[in-house]
Amino acid sequence: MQIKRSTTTTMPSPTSPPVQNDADYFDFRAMERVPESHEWTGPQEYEHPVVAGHELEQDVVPVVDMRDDDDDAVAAAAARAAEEWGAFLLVGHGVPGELLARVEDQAARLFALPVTDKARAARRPGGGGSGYGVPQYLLRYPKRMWAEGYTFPAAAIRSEFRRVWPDAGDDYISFCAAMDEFHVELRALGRKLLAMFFQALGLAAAGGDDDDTERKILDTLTATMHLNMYPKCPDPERAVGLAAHTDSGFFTFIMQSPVPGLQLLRRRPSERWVTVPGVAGALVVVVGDLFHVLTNGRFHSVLHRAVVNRERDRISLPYFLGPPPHMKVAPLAAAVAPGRKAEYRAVTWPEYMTMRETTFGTSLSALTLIRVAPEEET
Ligand SMILES: C=C1C[C@]23C[C@@]1(O)CC[C@H]2[C@@]12CCC[C@@](C)(C(=O)O1)[C@H]2[C@@H]3C(=O)O
Ligand SMILES: O=C(O)CCC(=O)C(=O)O
Ligand SMILES: [Fe+2]
Repeated sequence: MQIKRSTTTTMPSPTSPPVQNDADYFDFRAMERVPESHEWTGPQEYEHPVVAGHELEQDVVPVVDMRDDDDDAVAAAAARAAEEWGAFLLVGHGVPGELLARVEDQAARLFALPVTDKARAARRPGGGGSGYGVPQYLLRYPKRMWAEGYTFPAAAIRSEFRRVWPDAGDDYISFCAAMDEFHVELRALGRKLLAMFFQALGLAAAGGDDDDTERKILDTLTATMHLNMYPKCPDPERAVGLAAHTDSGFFTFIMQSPVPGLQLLRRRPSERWVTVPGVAGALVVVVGDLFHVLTNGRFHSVLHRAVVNRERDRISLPYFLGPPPHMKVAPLAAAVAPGRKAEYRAVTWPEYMTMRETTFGTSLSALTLIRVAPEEET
């Protein structure tokens, strides 16, 4: 694969799905300045001020500690944070710190491979969205982000990474072992957190049809893993690591290296970006759009983005949890407050993703596309 310098990309039309090209295999380390292709001119939310996330009480990202013996209190704290922030830091979750460090180290090794090795595993049209390179949805933006990415289904780690390491040698074995262990731990944690959310929503006690739905959601939860590498940037003010977005699934665990970069958009009392501190051993939980739908907006998905810095590379590992592709997601009856209506139409995850693509790079929330208009409410 020939490594070329990126040229300016143009916005693809909604009818022709964007595809990666050689220009997307970009050698960030060779760059002494941010080229035009990566010069970020984001929408208006990029003008909001950035705050540190610890100076004023209103900017302190909530921390939920799972070590508390009182399960109801933990569930209530997680639900409060999901309602008020749409995100929180999770500590005391039981995933060993040693494993988190090993996973980060393995991700760093993967990204340090020559571009030609990584490009063997490039995302392919029709490849189900997995592979190395820019996630398909982000190709909708007119500019590229200052990041390398790799997406893979948690259920297919070994087959996916044979593409990078066809000889299945030691590097492959240690990489897959770390990712497998991470998946096993996070899947269990995901189920636990989901059960806690349901408990806080009063679902387990509801005794109605939702009990069945709740069980189905727990039993069929799917996991997609993604690795982000944000190389240090010669001019961080002129580039973005990951454009502002909401996650589309139920919720995401993000393991981030201690280098801060993740920011959450807070709207009240005034619009600002709050930087999530890099807390060793903590996982960030981010509520996604489909959980927003499931809870009829009680838990809200949060706009977030990743910024880059001049001094250090940053790695993050989001673990996306959501429904299986065929499952229709609609507000749970028990989550619709008395006297209120279901505010969203039922939708599958792939249907929602397709609709959402049209909103990337605009200030429109894709949730508005599935919102039931007042005159349609029954
Ligand atoms: C499960 C998924 C979530 C994701 C789309 C995907 O199918 C795999 C890539 C994920 C990612 C990572 C970068 C940001 C994001 C918005 C994107 O374009 O691709 C998320 C997607 C998401 O949460 O919708
Ligand atoms: O890098 C981060 O901390 C955020 C990553 C993220 O939001 C994503 O991949 O969806
Ligand atoms: Fe995200």
